[in-house]
Amino acid sequence: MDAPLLKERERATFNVTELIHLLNGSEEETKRRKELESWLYNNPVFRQDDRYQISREEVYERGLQKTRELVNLCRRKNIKFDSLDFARLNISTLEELPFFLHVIMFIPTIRGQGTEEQKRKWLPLAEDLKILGTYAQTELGHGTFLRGLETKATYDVSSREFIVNSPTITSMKWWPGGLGKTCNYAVIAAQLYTKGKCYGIHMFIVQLRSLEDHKPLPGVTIGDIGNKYGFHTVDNGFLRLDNVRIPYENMLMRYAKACDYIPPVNPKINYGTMTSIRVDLVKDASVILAAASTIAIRYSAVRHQTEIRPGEEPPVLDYITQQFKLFPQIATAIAFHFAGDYMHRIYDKVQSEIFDGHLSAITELHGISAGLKAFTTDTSIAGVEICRRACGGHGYSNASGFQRFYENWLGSATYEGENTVMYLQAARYLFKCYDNPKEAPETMSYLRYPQNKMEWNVKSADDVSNYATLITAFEQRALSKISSTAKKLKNLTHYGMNRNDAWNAASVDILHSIKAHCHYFIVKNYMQSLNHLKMSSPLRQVMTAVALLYANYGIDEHAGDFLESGFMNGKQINLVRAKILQLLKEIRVNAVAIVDSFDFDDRFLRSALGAYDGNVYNRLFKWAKLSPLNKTEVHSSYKYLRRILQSKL
Ligand SMILES: CCCCC/C=C\C/C=C\C/C=C\C=C\C(=O)SCCNC(=O)CCNC(=O)[C@H](O)C(C)(C)COP(=O)(O)OP(=O)(O)OC[C@H]1O[C@@H](n2cnc3c(N)ncnc32)[C@H](O)[C@@H]1OP(=O)(O)O
Ligand SMILES: Cc1cc2nc3c(=O)[nH]c(=O)nc-3n(C[C@H](O)[C@H](O)[C@H](O)COP(=O)(O)OP(=O)(O)OC[C@H]3O[C@@H](n4cnc5c(N)ncnc54)[C@H](O)[C@@H]3O)c2cc1C
Repeated sequence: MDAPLLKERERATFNVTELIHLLNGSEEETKRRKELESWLYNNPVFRQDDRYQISREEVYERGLQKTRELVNLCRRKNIKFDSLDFARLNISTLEELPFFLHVIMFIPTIRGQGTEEQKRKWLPLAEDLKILGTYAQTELGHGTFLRGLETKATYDVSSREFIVNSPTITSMKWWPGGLGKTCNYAVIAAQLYTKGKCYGIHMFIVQLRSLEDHKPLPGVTIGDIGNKYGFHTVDNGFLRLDNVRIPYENMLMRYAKACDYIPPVNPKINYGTMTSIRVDLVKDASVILAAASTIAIRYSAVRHQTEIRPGEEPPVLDYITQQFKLFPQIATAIAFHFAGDYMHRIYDKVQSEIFDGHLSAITELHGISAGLKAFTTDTSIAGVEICRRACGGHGYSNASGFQRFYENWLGSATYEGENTVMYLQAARYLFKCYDNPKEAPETMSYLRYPQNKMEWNVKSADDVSNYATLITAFEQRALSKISSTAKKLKNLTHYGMNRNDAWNAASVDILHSIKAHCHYFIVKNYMQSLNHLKMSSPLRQVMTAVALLYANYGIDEHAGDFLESGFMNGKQINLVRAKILQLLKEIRVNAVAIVDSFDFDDRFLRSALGAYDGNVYNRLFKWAKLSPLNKTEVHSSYKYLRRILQSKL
């Protein structure tokens, strides 16, 4: 164990194990998680040490080998794909496996939108992996605008079949995970046509490849879309269908019927699978940022560089600027942990209502999940980059561990709903509630009360240590943004602009409003979650400091908003900044212990910089020696080098 990390751990003022159990939910949950991880990490198939020395094809093949191992493990341990245990195993691999979409979207779409009869037929096949499916919605020409999708499913009454067709090149399905080479089925989003009329997007189960030899079926043109930023293990694919016929029974008809068309009670119920993933992504944002913070904090405690006082080369974690970069990332990871818990609670509640036939809450769920998905993924992507940059040159090495998860996570600003679009969808719901405050859900209850101008009676740094005053500050900031934007929208329509054009004209202000609302929700949920949790006073002291840092840092980061709202003045902003410096100092002694409480196994982080023992330099050198270029002392390409050296300029 590197001496600096040992010393850091000895200085901690709270019990790390207590925080590990608190973040896991309980001691039993911690034990179960570690047991599941051990099953994976002790299996050499899940190795990744040579991850950046193998080709895309080898990466994909490894992905299938891991999938086989994971599936065999689940079968041996009787772990179901829709269980929390599987979700834990899946995130522990920290990379998307080729059959990933089968589990997170293909099966859930059938489960959520299939009739009882269709579920009886398809779910056993899918859960036993007799068939492997993906969720094929996005097309070359459209990903966001679902009503603009071009794939057609035309009902042929005479044969009781649907004819599924890609009429144009832009209608080719493009991006679905596992589509290129892995899956032999897909749930296809297509415009339903029956008796010459279009009834909008519905979901259809289509077989793509033979179950005997995996060859594409007649009318199916299919393949991998090529290399991407990340998701290298996943064969995101393209698919063109040339009048492929499927049985009538292959349209998922829990909520709509094709023959003598019966529409769903709420057409957006077809969008339900996307909502479920957006909900998961809020918690994933916490995991990713916690992992990045762990690497950066441990490395910053070990890395000694330059001098504060002559002759003393301190750990870079002693630099206030380094603390100002990294401690807010720890705080944000914990804030998003509690936001993820909230999202899952709301989702489970709405799901049970939907299964009882009450669809009214799906609009609220969409409004909340779309906003938090956008806010937490945007923030965590930026936070990972702050952590990486805080590690200097070695942060730029693949040995740092950052790239492996960052390259997948970058996509979270786009997949499952491009973030700007998601913000605007959430804003659509927010402004509806602003106009009808009585219909506002609990998360927007502050819209119900008259907007009275408030002054922040903060006179000293201690006043910015109060959860209630901080929550009020974020509430007033959001209200100020929302009410001024609502006024702008009203003026635009008052002077003759139609609602849609007015919405577009005001969309930058709308974006600021929904972001301010999401930020307010995260702060309020974070502080209320801590208030409801039982913990020892030493731990509460640490958790309070971290939560106060999250809120005060947020005020400093968006000081203009708080000043513009009239709720705060320049002097109070300076009090907030003084509070931040005081909190950085208070958190410094526990920084390593807090990231230890995220409890990441070294084999999850796979980082020479973030390993638990802090033995950074030996790991970096060991990793470098793995480089293929070092297989020989003189590389075989020397012949070219020699000519360069011998050539005359
Ligand atoms: C730790 C490591 C983790 C690594 C990563 C982990 C996981 C990775 C996960 C995913 C990656 C892998 C796969 C990715 C898969 C995909 O990306 S699948 C495709 C995703 N695509 C989208 O999200 C498309 C986005 N577009 C839309 O959802 C719709 O087009 C949009 C909502 C933007 C507009 O729909 P439209 O039909 O045009 O509606 P309108 O704008 O006319 O009206 C909106 C009304 O509809 C309500 N509504 C919209 N969506 C929903 C919904 N999902 N649920 C309920 N209600 C919805 C909305 O509230 C409006 O209602 P009102 O009319 O206002 O009452
Ligand atoms: C790694 C990865 C995996 C994926 N896996 C799948 C999958 O398994 N299945 C699947 O079906 N899809 C998948 N997708 C596709 C993904 O869902 C879409 O890319 C995503 O929905 C965004 O749609 P788009 O690409 O059409 O972006 P666009 O909507 O074309 O975005 C381009 C720009 O237009 C802006 N824009 C678009 N509409 C509006 C609007 N109304 N108002 C303001 N601005 C707007 C956006 O903000 C953005 O800046 C995946 C994508 C990635 C990156």
